[in-house]
Amino acid sequence: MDQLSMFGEGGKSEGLPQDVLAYTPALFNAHESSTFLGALIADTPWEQRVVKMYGKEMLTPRLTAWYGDENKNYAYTGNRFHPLPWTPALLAIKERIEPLSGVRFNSVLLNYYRDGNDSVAWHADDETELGKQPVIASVSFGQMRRFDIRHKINHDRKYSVRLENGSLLLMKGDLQQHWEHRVAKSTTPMKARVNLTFRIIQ
Ligand SMILES: O=C(O)CCC(=O)C(=O)O
Ligand SMILES: [Fe+2]
Repeated sequence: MDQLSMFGEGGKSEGLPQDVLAYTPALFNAHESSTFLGALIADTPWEQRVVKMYGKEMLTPRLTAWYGDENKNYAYTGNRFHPLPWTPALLAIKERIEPLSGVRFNSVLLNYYRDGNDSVAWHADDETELGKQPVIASVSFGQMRRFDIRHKINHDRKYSVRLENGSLLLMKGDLQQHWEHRVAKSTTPMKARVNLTFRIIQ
């Protein structure tokens, strides 16, 4: 499904209305995006976390880092994150997206997809500390990757958005309650991508 038909005009798109997703391509220009990509890859203390999935311990198939206000801890797939302090680069990105998001974020999860083998499995960001209808702002730098969305109960209701270099995807409303999302592995070669999901921890 292509980018535009998904956000079909006049509310035509069935299932995934504009009140749960808003996509802004090229919020950051090509120069800014490659500068942020390089700096974030180089300057972030990336970790590969161990998660428990179906009772088995596995390494997450990507690298992550957690930043935010000091008092905001976050539990995620059996891990407790103590956030690193905000950096000037992260604050600059946060200031650019807050006017479009209509909220103030207090934390950000960074994901580093080194190549097509890195991924994030189907999930919803529906942890209680994110609140009932969380606003999550997802910023992408580097390699364009496909972001798939499916209905939690009816898996045939499925959409994809291409998250391009420098883009912003706002997730809000009932999205986390009724839908889940992933970034699948790719068999075609993929270059590096860094994704930042800004969140509000209650
Ligand atoms: O990399 C992405 O676009 C999605 C990341 C994501 O879903 C998450 O961090 O919860
Ligand atoms: Fe997510």
